[in-house]
Amino acid sequence: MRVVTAGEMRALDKAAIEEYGISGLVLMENAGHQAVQLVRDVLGEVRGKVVTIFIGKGNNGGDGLVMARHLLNMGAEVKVLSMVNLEEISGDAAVNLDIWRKMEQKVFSLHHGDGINIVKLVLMNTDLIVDAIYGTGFKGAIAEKVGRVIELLNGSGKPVLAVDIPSGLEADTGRVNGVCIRADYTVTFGLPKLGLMLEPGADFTGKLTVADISIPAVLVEKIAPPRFITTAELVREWLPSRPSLAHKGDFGRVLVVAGSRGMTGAACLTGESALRAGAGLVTVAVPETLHEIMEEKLTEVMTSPLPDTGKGSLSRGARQRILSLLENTDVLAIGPGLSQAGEVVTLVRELLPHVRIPCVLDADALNALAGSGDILRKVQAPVVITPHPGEMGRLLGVSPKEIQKDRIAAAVQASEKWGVTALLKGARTVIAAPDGAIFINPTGNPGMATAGSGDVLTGVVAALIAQGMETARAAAAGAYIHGLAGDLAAGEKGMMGLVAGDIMSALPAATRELVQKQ
Ligand SMILES: NC(=O)C1=CN([C@@H]2O[C@H](COP(=O)(O)OP(=O)(O)OC[C@H]3O[C@@H](n4cnc5c(N)ncnc54)[C@H](O)[C@@H]3O)[C@@H](O)[C@H]2O)[C@@H](O)CC1
Ligand SMILES: [K+]
Repeated sequence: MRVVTAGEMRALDKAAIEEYGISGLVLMENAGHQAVQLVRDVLGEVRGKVVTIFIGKGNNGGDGLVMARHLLNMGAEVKVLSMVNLEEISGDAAVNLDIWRKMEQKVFSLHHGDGINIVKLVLMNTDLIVDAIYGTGFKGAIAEKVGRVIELLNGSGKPVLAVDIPSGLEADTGRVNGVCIRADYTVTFGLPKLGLMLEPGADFTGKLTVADISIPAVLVEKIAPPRFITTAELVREWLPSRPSLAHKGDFGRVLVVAGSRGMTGAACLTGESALRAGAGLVTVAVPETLHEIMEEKLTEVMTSPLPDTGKGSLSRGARQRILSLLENTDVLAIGPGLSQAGEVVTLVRELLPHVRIPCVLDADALNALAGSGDILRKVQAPVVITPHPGEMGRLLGVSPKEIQKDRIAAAVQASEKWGVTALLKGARTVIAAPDGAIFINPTGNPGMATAGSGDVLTGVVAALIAQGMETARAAAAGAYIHGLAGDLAAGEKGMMGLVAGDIMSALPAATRELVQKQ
């Protein structure tokens, strides 16, 4: 599903109105009507329930007034409170205000007098709060007076349903400048807005529903940019099928180059995760002084010793041996736990220009390229890089804080600069593909911020490429499956004690869940 900015949604609304003749009032009617469907889902029976709707002066308030009308018709007791003088309401919203008044209903303006006490009183006797104060037209920060009301709503203990976007949230960035509605449910219209997907916005959104307001699909295809939220449906569509006569060779061979003394676990997690994510054959190649330990630790995964400096890390001379192993390999995954020893850095830099198969670069393989990202261009096959904000910062020569300020921009910059698929880890992993497509990942939880979690992801992405998935899709699907496995594992064990091995163990359940919903 595509994700849009406020400006892109406005352009879609405008084109629907001007080019297709679907009037703004029709769009508003559809929006309000769809939002009422969600109210019914939340409250069950609407008749006899008290719904309090807070409106602003824009079209978001207009949606709230449409909801008020339908809910009243259904037998609910509806209270409408306006944050502005009613004279300030104009356009389509004013049409709906007019209808509401003709139905002999009132709107109480909080603009004058002792608004706060009235809000307190009203909230005592309400079953649901509807936030139709600000939508995509909101910018900057909430004014103090409105802020005090929002704080009351947030603290009321009553369920809050946000219309289109929680008021106070910036639709394009997900940023909150001060006060913001903390919604239990958000019903967004047409397409999800970027700010609902990015942190901290996603945290204020609650359960998100995307409602169709009849924007023509062909129009969306034509003018909305290729920025997507990865969905289960999309991943399912991409997942390779498993024919009954399949042979392990059909699912590809992965070579994992990873590990150093003290970090053999990284190599194991990557290799085993690749198998758990469906790769046919996986070989983990490690510094030879660690090889025996790996043979003991791993059962299904094959191992291969590589030239060692004698200190438990790879020597520069490992290049030839790796290249000969690659002759029998479909995907190279390199980096987890390699260490930042000088010879490792040289090895990675000298190896990459000779690689002719798709590769996934993570952790110390990326650290080895700090300040020399241009080497990525020399790989003669598609590349996926999987940095966390620190590694991305080192690659691009900026601070992690700078990366976090605009995560999408950072991923796009890396992708464009080096022609790679850039997967930027962190809450809401972002994937930028060389063809310009962007994927935002919705799965995962804070419990996954644990040692080795990234090694699991590297193995999953490599495994999906090995099974024939195009690299950018493999990155997006890999992030989705990894996050889903983390969610399933957290559901069982809680977030606090979650370790990377739990995520790995939940990979089969995650892919099973995806496939079974087919
Ligand atoms: N035809 C359309 O464009 C449709 C719009 N729809 C709804 O309309 C919304 C967008 O409507 P609008 O563009 O009228 O804007 P909003 O309803 O989001 O209202 C924003 C209003 O608040 C003002 N404002 C912005 N930042 C402020 C701040 N920091 N403090 C105080 N006031 C501030 C703006 O000037 C504007 O008047 C959508 O979110 C959606 O809910 C839907 O009805 C569907 C159709
Ligand atoms: K809102």
